Amino acid sequence: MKLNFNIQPFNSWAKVTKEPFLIAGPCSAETEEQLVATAHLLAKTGRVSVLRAGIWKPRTRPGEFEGIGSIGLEWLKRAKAETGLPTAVEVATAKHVEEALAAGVDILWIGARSTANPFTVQEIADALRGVDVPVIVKNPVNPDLSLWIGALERVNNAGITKLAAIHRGFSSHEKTAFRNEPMWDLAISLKTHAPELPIICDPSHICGNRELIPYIAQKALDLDMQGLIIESHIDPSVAWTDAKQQLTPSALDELMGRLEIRKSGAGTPEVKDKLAVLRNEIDKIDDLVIQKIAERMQIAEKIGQHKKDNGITILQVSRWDEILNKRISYGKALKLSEEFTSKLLELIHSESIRKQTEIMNTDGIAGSQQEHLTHV
Ligand SMILES: O=C(O)C(=O)C[C@]1(C(=O)O)C=C[C@@H](O)C=C1
Repeated sequence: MKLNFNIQPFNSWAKVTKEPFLIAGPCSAETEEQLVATAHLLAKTGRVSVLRAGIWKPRTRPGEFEGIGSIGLEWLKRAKAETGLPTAVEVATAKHVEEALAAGVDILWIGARSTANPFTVQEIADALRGVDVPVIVKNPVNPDLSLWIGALERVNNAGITKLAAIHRGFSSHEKTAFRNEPMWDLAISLKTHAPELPIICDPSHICGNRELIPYIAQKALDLDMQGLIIESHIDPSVAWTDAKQQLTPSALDELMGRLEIRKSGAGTPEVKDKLAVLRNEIDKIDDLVIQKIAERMQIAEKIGQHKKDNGITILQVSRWDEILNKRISYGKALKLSEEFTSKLLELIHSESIRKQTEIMNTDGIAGSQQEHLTHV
């Protein structure tokens, strides 16, 4: 499914100071001194295209620091005037949009908690009608691609054509090294559905701690994302919010200097020829893989008919277990990870069961429901 966003090319509105496009600044604007001093140090690196700062902070529990509020917009104005850096803030209500625009903020972003709520997104989109400002939409907290796309569509339908997405990872009940699971597949899926929509990665919120940021930032660039948004504070040890994940401007400078920038279509004719030869090999192998899977399905259908004729159940747990174990160890011997082999086989097994269910239930009690089931 291709999505048709009506958008302007990223390069036409994102004034990129230096590749990769970088939005940086403190998680929260705390004091005028903190914000302005951080902005100066960031500007000095020559790597930052946009200065960010949280003005209104959505907090999980009441009583925590909920952002400095409107006064922070004045500090941002001063930081912009002194450094020349355009500014970006998060907006979560129509009032935030009004105030940010009145203060001359250059880019607005919609946070993950807001994206998860279509009413909130619609309220923000309505407030943006008739305004020419770039808007970046973070993924929702929950791993729901449709919700992310829906929020982008609401903003785009309101007439915002300078549009981008931010990949900031997804909440998960499992405890892992990350604050928010990257679940790259969702960002890749968004890119596949809407190749022209720029995606900016937010390593700070994915990682939750600064040690992992280089790894995530590099991976985002290697996945052809258009830029990064990274939190930077003049002294993270005393930051009022997200102290563990902020970098000093000089640490950010050093990180950006270490990142490898690769291009999706770069290279000399020889480089491109070699890529074409290897891709040709992949094409041939993919065709064979599909052919073999189709052959396997035909055999599964024969087994299905045999089971039907002899009153045997479709699911055969011990046989399935045997297949899984044997193939996983075979896969391991061929350097395929257990996770990959089991995911692939589970997909094949569920299709095989679906085909056998079709054969089994052409008549009988479930027969009348068959058509409905295959269409859900
Ligand atoms: O061996 C069978 O009984 C099959 O129907 C084949 C198959 C498979 O696709 O591998 C399908 C369903 C069973 O649960 C086990 C295995």
